[in-house]
Amino acid sequence: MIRFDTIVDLRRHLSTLRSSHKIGLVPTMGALHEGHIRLVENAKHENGLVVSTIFVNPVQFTNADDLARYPRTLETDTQKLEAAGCDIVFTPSVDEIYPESPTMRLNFGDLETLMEGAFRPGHFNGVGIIVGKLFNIIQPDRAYFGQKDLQQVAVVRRLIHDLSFPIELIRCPTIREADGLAMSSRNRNLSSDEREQAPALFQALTLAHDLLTEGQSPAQAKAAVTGFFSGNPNFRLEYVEVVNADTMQPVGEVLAPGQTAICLAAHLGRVRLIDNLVF
Ligand SMILES: Nc1ncnc2c1ncn2[C@@H]1O[C@H](COP(=O)(O)OP(=O)(O)OP(=O)(O)O)[C@@H](O)[C@H]1O
Ligand SMILES: CC(C)(CO)[C@@H](O)C(=O)[O-]
Ligand code: BAL
Repeated sequence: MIRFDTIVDLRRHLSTLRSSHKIGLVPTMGALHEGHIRLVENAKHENGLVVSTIFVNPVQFTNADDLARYPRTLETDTQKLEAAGCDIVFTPSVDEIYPESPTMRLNFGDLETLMEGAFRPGHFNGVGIIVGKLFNIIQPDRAYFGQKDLQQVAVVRRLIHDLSFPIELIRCPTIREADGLAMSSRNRNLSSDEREQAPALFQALTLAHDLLTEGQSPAQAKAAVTGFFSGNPNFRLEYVEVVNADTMQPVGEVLAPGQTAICLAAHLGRVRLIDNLVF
């Protein structure tokens, strides 16, 4: 595996390989876990060359404390990527990516006013800027994103469509711990007590899923999730929504198989966790 820190060196290297290799891109913010590794493995399976990026993107953080506490484990990350078969890792500094603070504003329409868009205003502008930059720098054939950040997948789909990037977007399944907790870099910030309680997010999603498949309405399923967390003072539920899994628009009934998503976000102590089920 080769590591690059500068855009110019990465571009030069890729220019010699582009004509003979399909390029799969796996963007990350590091603190890698099995969820990231599966993205790399999927990319390896489908492309001649896998490029992973590790960059904690300041412009997508809407909370200074969250950015300061974001886990950084660069050395073990690069070892894990190498073991997973990644060919190239791009680890730029903030100055390399943003010699000046970006002033442009991307607007993803309805996606900005729902769920993550509503509770992290400006977050998707920051995601759009960095993902657009990475698409321009690396020019991958395929880009791999996790279902855990389902609304981010919808944002990237819009970015690809609106800016005509010739890139295939691949959504990869959420990888979970044995107790159901979705793997996430932020799980490292949970205390051991909080870690024991954290599978409640998956339990709440499972409860909603079961109610919906028994014929209850999205409103009833959402009320059940709200009730589930109101009995537990350790959690602060931010939202629970039943939406179209592609558009993220709230739905009044269950859609065709694979089209409905239950999404939620909750604070557990100082850590904010998100999760979803698509069915
Ligand atoms: N459990 C998971 N299963 C599959 N993909 C995942 C999982 N967790 C993260 N990803 C994906 O990995 C990519 C990089 O995500 P990121 O580096 O932000 O990690 P993360 O674990 O989501 O961290 P955090 O949620 O704490 O920011 C994204 O496409 C994300 O959706
Ligand atoms: C896609 C991404 C790497 C952009 O910073 C980030 O939002 C993430 O890790 O999901
Ligand atoms: N995993 C999505 C990136 C973020 O939470 O900022």
